[in-house]
Amino acid sequence: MTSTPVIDVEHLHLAYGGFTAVRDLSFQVRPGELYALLGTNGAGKTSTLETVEGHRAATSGTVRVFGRDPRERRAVRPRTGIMLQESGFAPDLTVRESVRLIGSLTERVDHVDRVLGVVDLARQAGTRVSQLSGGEKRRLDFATAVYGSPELVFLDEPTTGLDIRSRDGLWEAVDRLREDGSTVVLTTHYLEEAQQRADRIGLMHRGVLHREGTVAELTRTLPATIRFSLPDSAPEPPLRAVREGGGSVLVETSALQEDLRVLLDWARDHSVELRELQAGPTRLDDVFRSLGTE
Ligand SMILES: Nc1ncnc2c1ncn2[C@@H]1O[C@H](COP(=O)(O)OP(=O)(O)OP(=O)(O)O)[C@@H](O)[C@H]1O
Repeated sequence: MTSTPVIDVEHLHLAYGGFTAVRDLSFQVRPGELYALLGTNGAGKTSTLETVEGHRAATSGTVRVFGRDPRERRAVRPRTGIMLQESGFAPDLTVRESVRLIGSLTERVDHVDRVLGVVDLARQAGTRVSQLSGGEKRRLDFATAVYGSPELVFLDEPTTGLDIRSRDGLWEAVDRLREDGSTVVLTTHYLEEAQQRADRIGLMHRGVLHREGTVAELTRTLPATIRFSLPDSAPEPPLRAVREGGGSVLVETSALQEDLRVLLDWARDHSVELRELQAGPTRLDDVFRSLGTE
């Protein structure tokens, strides 16, 4: 049985004057999923999310969130938390006042101290927003998005500018939200985060959804890779090896294990050291680089 999607976008078109930013975009996000909408710069992710969040009207097509038009604010907004790319906090308010104010607008119930604890900002509760560091402001953005554990959370490039500890803390908080059943929509340019976290990924390029699926589904469309570097004096390697410059060599293969064995046998027979040897399935980066080239 398929459950009713939390987000249902059908044939969405978005135009700015004569420029079409999003073209015939359809995707669904299911309850409890972490869906990552990724894409090249200017692909139309933010425009799409703004429409799904109810901030922008579709030029044509339909968008439903919890089965409703997202511009029906009173029906949809209390059930969603939104972390935008840029925050709009009043600089003179303290951290505690900001969370309390935005929390009260959501109509959800929570404790400000709990939320500040989640994002490790308890110590800055009395600090004015204007005095926060960039990373602290980002965590405050996240705090207001997760206030009252909403059923649906939008995270627009949530970890940009965060150090590794803050990133880990943010993802732990996302994991806890998901354990409680929240659905999460993520955009990020950190592909490894999407690769690790997303249940499904949509890849956009120039306004069009080019591919969609789990990481395994997306990466199995491209060959696996073997990378290593060789000294200039080494003989020509076997397989269809491409020298990429600086001594580094790339082999693309659909028979990873077999070709790796051939390569290792060749290296042993010729007493060649394969420096920085790496072998593995295609990474999301490679799928991303292939966007628009097919
Ligand atoms: N208000 C606007 N008026 C005209 N064009 C716009 C407007 N907003 C966005 N665009 C254009 O629409 C396209 C999609 O922009 P959008 O911000 O949705 O992309 P994005 O995928 O979020 O990009 P990035 O990853 O760079 O943030 C871009 O070419 C952008 O220049």
